[in-house]
Amino acid sequence: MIRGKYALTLALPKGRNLKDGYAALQRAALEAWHAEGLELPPFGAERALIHGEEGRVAILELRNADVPLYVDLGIADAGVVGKDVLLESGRDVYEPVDLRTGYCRLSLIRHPDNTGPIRRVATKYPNFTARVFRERGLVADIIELAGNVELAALTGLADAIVDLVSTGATIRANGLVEVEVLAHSTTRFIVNRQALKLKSDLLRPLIERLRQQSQALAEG
Ligand SMILES: Nc1ncnc2c1ncn2[C@@H]1O[C@H](COP(=O)(O)OP(=O)(O)OP(=O)(O)O)[C@@H](O)[C@H]1O
Ligand SMILES: O=P(O)(O)OC[C@H]1O[C@H](OP(=O)(O)OP(=O)(O)O)[C@H](O)[C@@H]1O
Repeated sequence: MIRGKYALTLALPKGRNLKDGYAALQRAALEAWHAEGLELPPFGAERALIHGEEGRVAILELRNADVPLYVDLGIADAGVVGKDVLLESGRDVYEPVDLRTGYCRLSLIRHPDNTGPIRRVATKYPNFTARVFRERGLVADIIELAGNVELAALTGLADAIVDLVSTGATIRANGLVEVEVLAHSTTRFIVNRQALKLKSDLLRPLIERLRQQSQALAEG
């Protein structure tokens, strides 16, 4: 059990948001925690899922979808995750910094032959999709898939899908049409609301540095 073992516990997703997320945190931590003599723990390809030494900063390596939960329940004090995942999770966490990396969008996508009403929609984002449809007064069956969601539109499993688009290469390659952008997503730094108060000496300066870095990115 790790409760109370570390000065600060951070939740990081493995996969495509890891590299930029780790780099942003590492740079910010270097300045923010200089006086405390703390830094981000190094981590490589080893199989351990908790990185860091007792009394110092720890990183928990999580699947993307689990990051908001770990932060909301306070197992991690803060974390890095895509806005798309946050929207799906519905978790109430403090979201102080847009890191401006990992851009993608959640879009409604259809096969060009499908022009009628949407009766069935497939997605990896069922909560988000249900919310959007409800807000618009639309009624549709929502089917949750684990991946390769475009196949549902190609095979007729569903007459629309809600999925991530980044470059648009995948939908183009499959002859699909991005009908509407429903939400934009970038990587966010999220914080447990109680930890923000209890560990403000470490979290406030970190947030401040992350904001400065993000601003610098925005200015090009
Ligand atoms: N083109 C893209 N396709 C998928 N995700 C993208 C894309 N561009 C940015 N992202 C971001 O990366 C995240 C997905 O990362 P990744 O593909 O590593 O995880 P995953 O395989 O979906 O989930 P898990 O963590 O369970 O392995 C998304 O939640 C989103 O925030
Ligand atoms: O617009 P693009 O730049 O082509 O990116 C979008 C595609 O990338 C992601 O899939 P990924 O390869 O991560 O596989 P997944 O379906 O398992 O998430 C996403 O689900 C889209 O299929």
